[in-house]
Amino acid sequence: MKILHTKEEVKSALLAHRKENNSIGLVPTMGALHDGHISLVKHARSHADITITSIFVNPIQFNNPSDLEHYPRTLEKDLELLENKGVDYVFLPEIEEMYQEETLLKFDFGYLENTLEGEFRPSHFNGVGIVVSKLFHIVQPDYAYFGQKDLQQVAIIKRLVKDLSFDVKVEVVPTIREKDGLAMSSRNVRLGEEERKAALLLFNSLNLAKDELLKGISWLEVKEKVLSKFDQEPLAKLEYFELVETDSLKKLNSFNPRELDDTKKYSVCMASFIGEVRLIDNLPIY
Ligand SMILES: Nc1ncnc2c1ncn2[C@@H]1O[C@H](COP(=O)(O)OP(=O)(O)OP(=O)(O)O)[C@@H](O)[C@H]1O
Ligand SMILES: CC(C)(CO)[C@@H](O)C(=O)[O-]
Ligand code: BAL
Repeated sequence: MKILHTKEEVKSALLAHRKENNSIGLVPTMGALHDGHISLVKHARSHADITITSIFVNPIQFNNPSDLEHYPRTLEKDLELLENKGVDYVFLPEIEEMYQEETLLKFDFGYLENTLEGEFRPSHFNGVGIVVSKLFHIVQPDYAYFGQKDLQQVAIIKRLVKDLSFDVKVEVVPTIREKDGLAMSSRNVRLGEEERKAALLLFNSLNLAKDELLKGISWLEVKEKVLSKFDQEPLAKLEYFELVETDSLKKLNSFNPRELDDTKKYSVCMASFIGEVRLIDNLPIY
């Protein structure tokens, strides 16, 4: 496994592979790797000839300076893990490599970004859009792998690829969970013992919603039940709990399991603080 620090190094390392018509799979990450990231790496390794993982904590996608300051960083362990999993290259740029000066670019993803996460993390998806575009330009991957856990990010990146005609196929990988159902996330290491228990409320709420919606119980009734469970958990502060059409992210007020449209998928998605740690999760309903 080779570590690359600059875009010139990436270009020259990948040139030989391109000449041999090897396909290139990119796994963008912010490090502090866990089995969710490794699942993306495994998908990349099974589809693409060459796998490159980027590790870059992108400052411009953090709307909260304390979140950026406390974002877990475990570089040595990450590199060992990636080496063991057969990754070919790691792109590890410094901030100055990605942002020679403050970028003047502003992405506006319209209705895709003004909802859900966008309501609580202003300018977050602008930062994601800019850094992912830069990574696509630098690496020019044939495939790029993203987790379903970041459902809105997936919708935005698919649209970015269309709108800017990137020649890359976006592959979406299912959410990997801990044994008890908590979605794996780099930020989970920041949870204390009691918070870790309280964090299960996210997955339990999504499961409850899925079960009850499929039984025909109304969305409003389901949502009320979940909101009241959150009210009873002092460690949790729910930001949103919404039923959406998965690709368009359109919020729905009702769901009828007897009148489903086969061309559409539906998900329940949510964000909640547990103590100081903000977690997101979602579950496909149908
Ligand atoms: N549990 C998971 N299962 C599958 N993919 C995941 C999981 N967690 C993160 N990913 C994906 O890994 C990629 C890198 O994510 P990132 O480095 O932000 O990790 P993270 O665990 O989501 O961190 P955090 O949520 O704390 O920001 C993203 O495409 C993300 O969707
Ligand atoms: C895609 C990404 C690596 C861009 O910084 C980040 O948003 C993430 O880890 O999901
Ligand atoms: N996985 C999304 C990256 C972020 O929370 O900033």
